[in-house]
Amino acid sequence: MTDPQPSVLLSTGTRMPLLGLGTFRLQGQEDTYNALDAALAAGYRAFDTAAVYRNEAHVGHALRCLLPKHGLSREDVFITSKLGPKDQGSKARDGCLRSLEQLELGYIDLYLIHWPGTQGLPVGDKRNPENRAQSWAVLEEFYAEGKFRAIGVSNYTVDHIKELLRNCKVPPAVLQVEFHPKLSQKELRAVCKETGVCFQAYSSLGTGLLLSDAVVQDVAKECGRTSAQVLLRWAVQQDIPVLPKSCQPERVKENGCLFDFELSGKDMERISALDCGEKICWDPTQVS
Ligand SMILES: NC(=O)C1=CN([C@@H]2O[C@H](COP(=O)(O)OP(=O)(O)OC[C@H]3O[C@@H](n4cnc5c(N)ncnc54)[C@H](OP(=O)(O)O)[C@@H]3O)[C@@H](O)[C@H]2O)C=CC1
Ligand SMILES: O=C1CO[C@H](CO)[C@@H](O)[C@@H]1O
Repeated sequence: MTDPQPSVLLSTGTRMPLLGLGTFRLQGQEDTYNALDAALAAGYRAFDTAAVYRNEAHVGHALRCLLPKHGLSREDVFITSKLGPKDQGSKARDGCLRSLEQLELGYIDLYLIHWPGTQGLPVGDKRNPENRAQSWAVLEEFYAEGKFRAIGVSNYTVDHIKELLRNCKVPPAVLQVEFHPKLSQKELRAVCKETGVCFQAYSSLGTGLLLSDAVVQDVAKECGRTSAQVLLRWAVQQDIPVLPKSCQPERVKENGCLFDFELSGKDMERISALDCGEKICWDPTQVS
């Protein structure tokens, strides 16, 4: 695999790029193709989709067309997808097979349990832990068969991670959660560090809402960058992989220019001081 961009080493021994394109709300073959085309041209080598985004087929199709155009092969890109809550438990095998079929890329680099709940079950229902364990056992099988090159979880709390680590054969390689200056996730990051799980950020731009934050804008002005670049740089400078989403090719390009500048220690601290524990995207622990 050519490695044109910085990456992190996963517990599986494979590497995951620090920069990936988020695809939630990227809809339609044409928009998906154009966003991925701009991303590959800008050096992105990772793409994050999910069964619930209903765009796995579009992402897979776009990549099959675009990889030759950019002189790349399958091994040059890192594809993440996720098991939806309706397939949690007894339907996990079907869900995993469906993602592989929709993407049609041979294998998936990283497959995550999207969130801890099961569709149709109340959050506190006793069947939830059983379903999570059943899903994980299926992910382990696909991992053993090489269909998934790494497996992990998303939106898990510290307790969910501990529950999984107590019972798994293969430990999770990645935890993907909301992370940005207003939500530092200190406890989760400490658990990930202790247990060798790679902590990955989503909604690094605060779904767009942090772009107008006064401190972020001030730092951006000082270093001649955009707010989006400052927010993303703040994360990757801590070795935390990011997944900015944009359906606008110019913004995709802008968000990809992260590795040719550095934030000073003082600016990193000013941005980190924005932490107030605020979830901007959603609260996945309250959703079945
Ligand atoms: N595991 C999970 O549960 C979750 C995973 N994710 C993943 O993380 C990805 C990113 O998170 P997401 O919540 O989408 O939010 P982001 O924080 O990436 O923000 C995306 C929003 O910011 C806008 N935007 C992007 N770049 C710029 C820019 N340079 N200037 C101005 N506006 C910009 C986009 O609009 P526009 O498209 O119009 O440019 C969009 O509205 C998702 O797409 C998904 O892949 C996200 C949420 C939950
Ligand atoms: O991954 C996701 C993106 O964010 C959404 C919330 O806004 C989630 O519903 C979804 O699972």
